[in-house]
Amino acid sequence: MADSGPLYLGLDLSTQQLKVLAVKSNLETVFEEAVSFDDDLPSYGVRKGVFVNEKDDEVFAPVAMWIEALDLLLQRMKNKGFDFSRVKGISGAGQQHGSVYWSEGAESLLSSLSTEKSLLEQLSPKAFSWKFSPNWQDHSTSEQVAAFDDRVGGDDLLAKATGSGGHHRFTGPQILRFVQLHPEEYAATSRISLVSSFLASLFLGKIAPIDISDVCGMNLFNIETKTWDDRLISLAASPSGTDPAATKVLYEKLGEVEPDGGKNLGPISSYFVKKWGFPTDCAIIPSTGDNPSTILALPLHPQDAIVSLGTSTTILMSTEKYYPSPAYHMFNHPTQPGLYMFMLCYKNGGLAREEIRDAVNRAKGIHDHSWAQFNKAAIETPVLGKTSPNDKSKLGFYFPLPEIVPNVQNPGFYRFEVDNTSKKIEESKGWDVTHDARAIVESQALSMRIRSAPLLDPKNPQPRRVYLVGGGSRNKAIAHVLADVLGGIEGVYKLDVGNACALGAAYKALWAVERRDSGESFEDLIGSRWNEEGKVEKVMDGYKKGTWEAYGDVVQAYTEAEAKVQRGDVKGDTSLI
Ligand SMILES: Nc1ncnc2c1ncn2[C@@H]1O[C@H](COP(=O)(O)OP(=O)(O)O)[C@@H](O)[C@H]1O
Ligand SMILES: O=C(CO)[C@@H](O)[C@H](O)COP(=O)(O)O
Repeated sequence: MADSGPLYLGLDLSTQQLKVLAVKSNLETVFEEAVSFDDDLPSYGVRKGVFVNEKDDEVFAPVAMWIEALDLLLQRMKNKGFDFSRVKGISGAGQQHGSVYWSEGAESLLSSLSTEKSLLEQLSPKAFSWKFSPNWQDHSTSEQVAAFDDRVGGDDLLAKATGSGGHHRFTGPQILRFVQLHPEEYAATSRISLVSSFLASLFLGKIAPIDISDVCGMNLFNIETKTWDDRLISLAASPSGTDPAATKVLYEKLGEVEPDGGKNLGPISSYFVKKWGFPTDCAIIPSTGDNPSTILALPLHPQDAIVSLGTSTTILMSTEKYYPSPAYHMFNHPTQPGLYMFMLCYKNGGLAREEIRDAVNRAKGIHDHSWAQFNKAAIETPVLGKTSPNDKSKLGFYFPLPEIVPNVQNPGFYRFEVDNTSKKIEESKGWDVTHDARAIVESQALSMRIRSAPLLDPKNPQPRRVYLVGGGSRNKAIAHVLADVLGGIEGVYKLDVGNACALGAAYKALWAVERRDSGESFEDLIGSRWNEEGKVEKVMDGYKKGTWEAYGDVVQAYTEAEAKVQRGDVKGDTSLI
């Protein structure tokens, strides 16, 4: 008998692609499809999903491209025979922090779409007051970030209130810059969505509320009081920060935040029913950020960490402790009130590793983008590049782009050596580029280890398990070095679930529709159906006696070297060779 049970869709609108994945009630993934912005929609001319205006440190993406990607994705699903009539719930994951500016006519356009035409033809450009969305790699808001930190008395107090210190990519500073640079377009804006709530709005046929977890990526929502922070909303609304009328307008543009991550926001818009054959009772569930969605791809235990090796590199943990600091981010958990998500996000993640990969290849006379030489170098280089116990330790910092963690404005490559006994650091006179393959992963992992330490049990200062996800998770050499630095009581695992953010979104839709009552938690429902066989592969032992401790020995030196880079005391190299 043909399969006829319900299906749940999870979409991921990330930097470079729009992906979809469908799961059954038993959590089995039965369908996956994707649209790549660069390859499938070349007419927009984006590179790696974005436009870059180097002069003003701006990075942004065209909203029309995302809408066309959804048209194309649904067409591809239909071409492959996907049965839309079985879909009972849809949720999504969006790249975080990006904002979409809807025009006055947007809601009426969304609610009266004709099946004769595509979404793109009907929504773009009319539904938007601004045709671009600032991207998380944007670095243009230094002035606004300073104003946000000052507004509440410093970045530590901003972190206490909103879960993060002021950050260039966070939506509040981005909105303030938009108000300053584009006052007419801002005045013509009826509503502001995050990328996640923009995606939900398309399916819902009206503007969807902002999600309780993704809202924490704005520097506008007070996690302690669980409401918009009036001091910050009034700042984002007008440069003076003291205009009550402007503040009221911004509240209206932002709308309410939906506290329940599993809320049924309403049925899918009739456009999708008539055009693609979705059932009329298909529920639209709040979409969240791609990172909060990733922690929903499995029932995550306390002390577990997920390392996402995508375009950006992130480390994520679920925690009961609200322990904010400007050194990292805390978000509300996407499904469980009272839990939080800890996150570090590195802009120079995958892209920086690719630069080193290409430099190592060039040094070997290889002119392609294969990983073999990088991997060989990462594995064969000893811990901290020390060939003998008395050798100096090698520490590198690789920021081809301005970095978020630590906040470094000037791109560059920085190499240091640490004396074994005195622990004194000095700038290196240079080393063979093959050392950089191991050094970049060591450096990224040391940063994660140092900054996640306050979240871990002081008696067990290693994660229980480290789960790897994202494009780089297929790379065993990277897993090897991460395992050496981070340890992991049970080891390092690859989460082999296709796209983890899309999967987390699909599980969220499933939980929202099938939870017995609003009391059944996500962890209970997904945990009771979860079978890790075929989904989780152990790729490395974690803790290696002696190795983990060797990295502990350079923590102080690493912290000092990083501070030198951040303060601009040292001048980085512009190239690796
Ligand atoms: N074999 C590999 N080794 C290391 N990194 C890889 C490998 N394959 C892909 N990647 C990395 O994965 C990144 C894309 O990850 P992905 O999770 O698909 O993207 P996104 O973050 O846009 O969702 C690329 O930037 C690339 O650096
Ligand atoms: O800025 C952040 C998190 O704060 C990024 O993680 C974005 O959310 C986009 O990630 P990818 O598209 O690379 O997955």
